Amino acid sequence: MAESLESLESCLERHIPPGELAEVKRILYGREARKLNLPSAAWSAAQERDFELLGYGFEAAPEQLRRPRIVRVGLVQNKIPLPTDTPVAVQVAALHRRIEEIVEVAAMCGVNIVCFQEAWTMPFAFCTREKLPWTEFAESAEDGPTTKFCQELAKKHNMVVVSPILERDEIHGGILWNTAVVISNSGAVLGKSRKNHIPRVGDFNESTYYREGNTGHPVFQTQFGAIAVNICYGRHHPLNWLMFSLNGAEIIFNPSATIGKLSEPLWAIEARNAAIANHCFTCPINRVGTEHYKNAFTSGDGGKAHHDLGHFYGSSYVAAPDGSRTPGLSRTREGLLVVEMDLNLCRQVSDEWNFKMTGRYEMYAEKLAEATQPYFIPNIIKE
Ligand SMILES: NC(=O)NCCC(=O)O
Repeated sequence: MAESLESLESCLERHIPPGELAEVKRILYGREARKLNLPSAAWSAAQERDFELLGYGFEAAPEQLRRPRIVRVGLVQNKIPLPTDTPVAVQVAALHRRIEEIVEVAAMCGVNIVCFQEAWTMPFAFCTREKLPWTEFAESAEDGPTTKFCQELAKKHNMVVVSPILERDEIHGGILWNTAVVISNSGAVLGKSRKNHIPRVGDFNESTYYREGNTGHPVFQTQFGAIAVNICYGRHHPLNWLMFSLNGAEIIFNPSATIGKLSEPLWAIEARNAAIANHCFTCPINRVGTEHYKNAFTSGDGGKAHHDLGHFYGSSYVAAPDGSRTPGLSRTREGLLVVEMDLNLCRQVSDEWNFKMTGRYEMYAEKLAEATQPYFIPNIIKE
């Protein structure tokens, strides 16, 4: 079933009686996102280039004092185009070419901010625990070849580019980080955000390569809105989302790499819950396909050594602050999801539900400060 089910949505459309489908979707997905009218040239280019293209829009109510703040985001999910034992430079070049042709279509669709998947310039090879050749994919966040490539894309298409890469930090002994580089639509590198939470689950052996990030929870003020990047495993940490939100993020991207048997039932919940809890838009992105490695590796669970990590199930989507969400991209195909959003919706939902006002942050802060001390005593009341 892992790779044969195209998407949950296509399955629902096939099997739910037409009379009940709209109500089922409302209960599952909230207010229906409007389908975007994308240019026909974009549809045909996506078809020719063999990737799925979906477009949706979220509206906000008209206000008297603020104009609508409309922004279009593009979420890109892709496979690795070449086998993992192809020379490193050839793999990177092929990924650059593939992303370039998808971003061209994003530009045709009027996308203002595009975000790629986690560690997009490489196979997600951390499962192997091998150093070479995988560490050779690491690049400088400030002026590595991928950042330069993204700067060109940003300038050419007047688009903010969020580029999650494996970073080599030359000024600190050449160590590695899992980093999202944020490039302004002017082409300037606005800054970077490092992955705060490193998984210790299944074959996600990332702590062999890099440590928990040290950049905190930066928010990048772009021409199109205030954005932040919560990389993959940070998705499971509600406080990580909260910190980006406290810093003012209106859109939080969540570039990821995760597999069906581990996290698929969590996928639709976590980022969507974060959008609700923090009155912002969230954009989880996952790669697609199964990546094979020459040398077998074990999972440390007594099971047989194997050559792949499992099926990356794609399913990238956008969740809105009112709890509604778009359908997901395919579980098996590459794709571009274009979503138009009015950022005024963040404050409108905040004014209605008041989570920022009703949250007892000083109480949590006090208790958290206590709970992280070595001699903390939990407050348990017993008979
Ligand atoms: N890339 C990454 O952190 N994956 C961990 C698995 C998950 O968070 O679903």
